[in-house]
Amino acid sequence: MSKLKIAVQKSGRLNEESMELLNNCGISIDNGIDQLKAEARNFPLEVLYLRNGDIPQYLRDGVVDIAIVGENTLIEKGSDLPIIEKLGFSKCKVSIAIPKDIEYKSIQDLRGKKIATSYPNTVNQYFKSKGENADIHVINGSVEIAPNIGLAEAIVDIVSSGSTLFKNNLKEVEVMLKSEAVLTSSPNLSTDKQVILDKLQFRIQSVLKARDSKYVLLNAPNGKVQDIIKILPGMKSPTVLPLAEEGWSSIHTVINKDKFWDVIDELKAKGAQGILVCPIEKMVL
Ligand SMILES: Nc1ncnc2c1ncn2[C@@H]1O[C@H](COP(=O)(O)OP(=O)(O)OP(=O)(O)O)[C@@H](O)[C@H]1O
Ligand SMILES: O=P(O)(O)OC[C@H]1O[C@H](OP(=O)(O)OP(=O)(O)O)[C@H](O)[C@@H]1O
Ligand SMILES: [Mg+2]
Repeated sequence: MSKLKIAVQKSGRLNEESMELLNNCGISIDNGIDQLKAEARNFPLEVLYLRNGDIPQYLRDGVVDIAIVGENTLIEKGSDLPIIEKLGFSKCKVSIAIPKDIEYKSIQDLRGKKIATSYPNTVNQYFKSKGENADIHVINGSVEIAPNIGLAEAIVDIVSSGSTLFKNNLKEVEVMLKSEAVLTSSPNLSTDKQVILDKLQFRIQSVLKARDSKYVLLNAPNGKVQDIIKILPGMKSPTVLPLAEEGWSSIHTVINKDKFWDVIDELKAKGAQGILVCPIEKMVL
């Protein structure tokens, strides 16, 4: 039986959460230290540990079938490759930054200015879309140092917390794109491999849905149950069970984790008590 080959970043920002996602999908991988290739024990999957920046070319060449990469890397080097699933981790921006004390009104202020970046294609495309040309100086790391050593007047790089910009006396002036880790694939997958990918994607979706949801249990007087259900619609319909104490019910439901704090005061006002919020491991709709 054929195996699906997945590329995962060898080390860096994406590695840990990519491996954790596969683990949460119930896939066990024996990974010895410094091993570049590993087989899953209980799923037809082979993991290749590669440099993030090299992955788009490996996908095109058919050396690997699918991969977890930063969306920003796909935009820069693999715009021909599909995004199969957004994975919700390694969220960041790719932004233009300039020295803190330089005034900035619009992208036209960068005319004739040198821009240091590791993302030349993305920068060119962005400037073109604004009717401008960019004078790009490509460097592969420590981009934020460039203005301080006289190498460039602006930079384009990844921004997350903003602390690297701050430490280098830079300010973000334009967000070119927002990125997160994504699952992508080679353009030509055999039918056998597509079947395995469908199974893996189903598991990933179950993990991601569960990650975004919470299981909520609460108690309420029977007279308040209908009001509370209106606030907590749940997956299909909430479960309502009688409590041992007469006149009271227990309501069980699933809600989006970001919505919970918005409705908690409303629930309490409607008479909800003993509210429990629990994590969900997997969710199949
Ligand atoms: N500070 C950050 N916060 C959140 N996500 C980030 C951050 N820095 C990078 N990323 C995301 O993680 C990806 C990998 O970044 P990382 O710095 O680990 O590797 P790299 O140097 O781009 O790649 P390579 O594996 O080729 O050396 C980036 O493409 C981006 O999507
Ligand atoms: O806004 P922040 O939270 O400071 O994050 C942004 C920094 O993170 C990344 O670098 P990383 O730490 O991955 O080091 P690298 O340059 O060696 O890839 C990126 O290249 C930025 O420099
Ligand atoms: Mg980095």
